[in-house]
Amino acid sequence: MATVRRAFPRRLVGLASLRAAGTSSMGAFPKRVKIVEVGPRDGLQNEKNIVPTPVKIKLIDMLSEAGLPVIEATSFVSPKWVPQMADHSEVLKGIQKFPGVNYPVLTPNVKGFEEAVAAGAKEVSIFGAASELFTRKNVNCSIEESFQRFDGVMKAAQASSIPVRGYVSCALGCPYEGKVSPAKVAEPITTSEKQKLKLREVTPPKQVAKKLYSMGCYEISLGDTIGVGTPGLMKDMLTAVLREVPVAALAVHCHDTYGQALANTLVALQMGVSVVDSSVAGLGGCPYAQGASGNLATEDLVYMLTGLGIHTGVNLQKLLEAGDFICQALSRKTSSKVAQATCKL
Ligand SMILES: CC(C)(COP(=O)([O-])OP(=O)([O-])OC[C@H]1O[C@@H](n2cnc3c(N)ncnc32)[C@H](O)[C@@H]1OP(=O)([O-])[O-])[C@@H](O)C(=O)NCCC(=O)NCCSC(=O)C[C@@](C)(O)CC(=O)[O-]
Repeated sequence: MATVRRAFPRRLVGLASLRAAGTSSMGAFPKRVKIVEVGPRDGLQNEKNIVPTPVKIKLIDMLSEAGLPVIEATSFVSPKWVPQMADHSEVLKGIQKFPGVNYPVLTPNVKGFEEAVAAGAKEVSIFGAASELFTRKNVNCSIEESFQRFDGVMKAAQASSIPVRGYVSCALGCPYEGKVSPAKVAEPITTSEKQKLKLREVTPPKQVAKKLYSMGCYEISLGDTIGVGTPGLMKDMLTAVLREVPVAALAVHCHDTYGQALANTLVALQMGVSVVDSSVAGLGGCPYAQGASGNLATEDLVYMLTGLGIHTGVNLQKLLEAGDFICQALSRKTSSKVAQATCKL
């Protein structure tokens, strides 16, 4: 049965006007936040049933229509590893390119980069991790080898003037190594840790987040891949990373497994971060992080930011419609609380 959605209640959008009274003691928030919508990639990559290409294209077009400034469209990874993203070129070629909207794609290596550029990519992302074991499961190599691959991507991107974004997965916890210390996100794995883990490869010479930044990534997205972080952990991790990377170059990417994604994001905003990754309808999960649930729902993020008087440029009503569309296509209930609250049964 089709979801019936009433117009988004104006009294709720109007909460933004209470900002001055309601947030005066909450610290300084950024005036605007750039939302990086990762639903079409992170949201769909873990779906068991292959989502038809036209559905992916329509979803991205609806998200563009909703005013999202950045929409991660797909990933140029191995179709043997992630079959759901095998139609990457068709998706990238098929979407309407809205003026002013960026459509970055994931590229783990030069092969992926070249295919992405051939399909029209104007921005790419490389994805590293603070966890050695996760890196091996995710991209089949050590952290150090992953950086050698990134180096190739970076050189090719720089030669073509293509901006590169960097991810640090497992910033607050790892499905294989468990707790990740705040320092490890910013610093390399130590020799004793390596010995404990019986790892053969040499530790990357520089710190993970700093290294991506110093290689030339214009933005570093810190991922709570399995959604185990809490606001205190987020604060500690960001404090460590901020010693290495300027706040203007940081983004946060929270999964909501333990219901902490919005709270963790709020802490990041209070610490000056103004770029947030999220996924429409709260879709998401990494194929190499079993048990992790979806990302922070974009609808919930937009609702919170609106309430704080923070500009996003996103039309919540249109975003809700995009969420309805993809949930119906997947025969899935939305994970967005805002979508649930505004849905007429
Ligand atoms: C990275 C590889 C490709 C290495 O995979 P590999 O097997 O180690 O690669 P290889 O270089 O040894 O090549 C083996 C075969 O793969 C092919 N190949 C090699 N590269 C490509 C490519 N780019 N596209 C297509 N094919 C490729 C290559 O041509 C060859 O083909 P064959 O000769 O056997 O027919 C593989 O491990 C892979 O695709 N992994 C998928 C990783 C992934 O997509 N993970 C999910 C995204 S990360 C994430 O979700 C976290 C994030 C970003 O959201 C943030 C967060 O939440 O924390």
